[in-house]
Amino acid sequence: VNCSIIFGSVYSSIHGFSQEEIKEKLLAFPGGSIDLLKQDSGIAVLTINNPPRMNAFSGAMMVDLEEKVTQLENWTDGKGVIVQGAAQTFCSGSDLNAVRAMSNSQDGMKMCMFMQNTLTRLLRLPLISVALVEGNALGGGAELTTACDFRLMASGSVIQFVHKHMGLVPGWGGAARLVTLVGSRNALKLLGGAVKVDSELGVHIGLADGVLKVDLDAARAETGLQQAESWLSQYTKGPAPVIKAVKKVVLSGRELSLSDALRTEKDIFGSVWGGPANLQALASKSKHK
Ligand SMILES: CCCC(=O)SCCNC(=O)CCNC(=O)[C@H](O)C(C)(C)COP(=O)(O)OP(=O)(O)OC[C@H]1O[C@@H](n2cnc3c(N)ncnc32)[C@H](O)[C@@H]1OP(=O)(O)O
Repeated sequence: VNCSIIFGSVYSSIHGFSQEEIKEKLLAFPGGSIDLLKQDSGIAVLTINNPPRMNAFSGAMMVDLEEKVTQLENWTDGKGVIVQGAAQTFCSGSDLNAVRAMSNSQDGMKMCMFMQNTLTRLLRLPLISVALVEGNALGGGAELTTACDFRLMASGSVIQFVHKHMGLVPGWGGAARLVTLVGSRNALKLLGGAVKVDSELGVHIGLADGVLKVDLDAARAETGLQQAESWLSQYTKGPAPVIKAVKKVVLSGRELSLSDALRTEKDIFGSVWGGPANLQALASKSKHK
């Protein structure tokens, strides 16, 4: 399978980009963590964890995210991943303290290139990904939601591209991904108006794929994470190689020209044809009633 097309980063040394150089600069801004829990179900939970700053991304967290994405790329038994924020909120974007200290445009662009590489690799994981949005997803936090295959929003949650209010535009790849998700007219409205997207509007424009239920009976209530896990498990039932193949054919269809996508699809098909799941299904003469 031609993995280089569907797994690669955007920037490398041929673009004059040094991942190691920017990593060193980012590590000067500590605080928070990105926590990864890989579960036997094949669904991992990735938690953006910096509650004192509403889960804003410190530089160290940007580096941590890149390391966790590498671990997910290498997770043979994985099928899905849920991206959530700690303490009932999603993520308030980049840490404004780091933004102030790195305010020259060269450093800003290098930080963007680093985050674009990581978020592109997150979206290209051979896993089905869901952003679980509780509370606020602001600025870079809104951009992060677009680096997942799906978004589930709790009622009361907000996705807001606040960049315009900060004198900015998205730089972590959020604008490009938003256009593919909601179309250029809706994207222009969301960015130009810094619109607060609640769960209702999110579903209406196709940014959100579902709204999480709030059960007022606390004893019976499922947490947002439990609801997201059961929603995702509809799509991750079955053996990991087959689920990974499903994600890869969709990814190649999304990213490649038709001819390249067709060739890649043929290669991915070849990786499951005659495989254990295929042979077992043939042997059991399964009917699809
Ligand atoms: C290419 C990437 C571009 C970007 O991401 S630019 C950053 C965009 N994000 C923002 O501008 C978010 C600014 N923050 C806010 O609007 C509000 O803090 C927010 C998230 C709505 C929460 O409001 P409240 O519930 O009233 O809470 P609060 O304001 O008292 O915040 C609690 C503590 O969190 C801190 N915080 C929130 N967002 C932060 C951020 N992005 N960077 C650094 N610190 C941040 C905030 O300063 C406050 O800290 P402290 O308690 O005053 O020490």
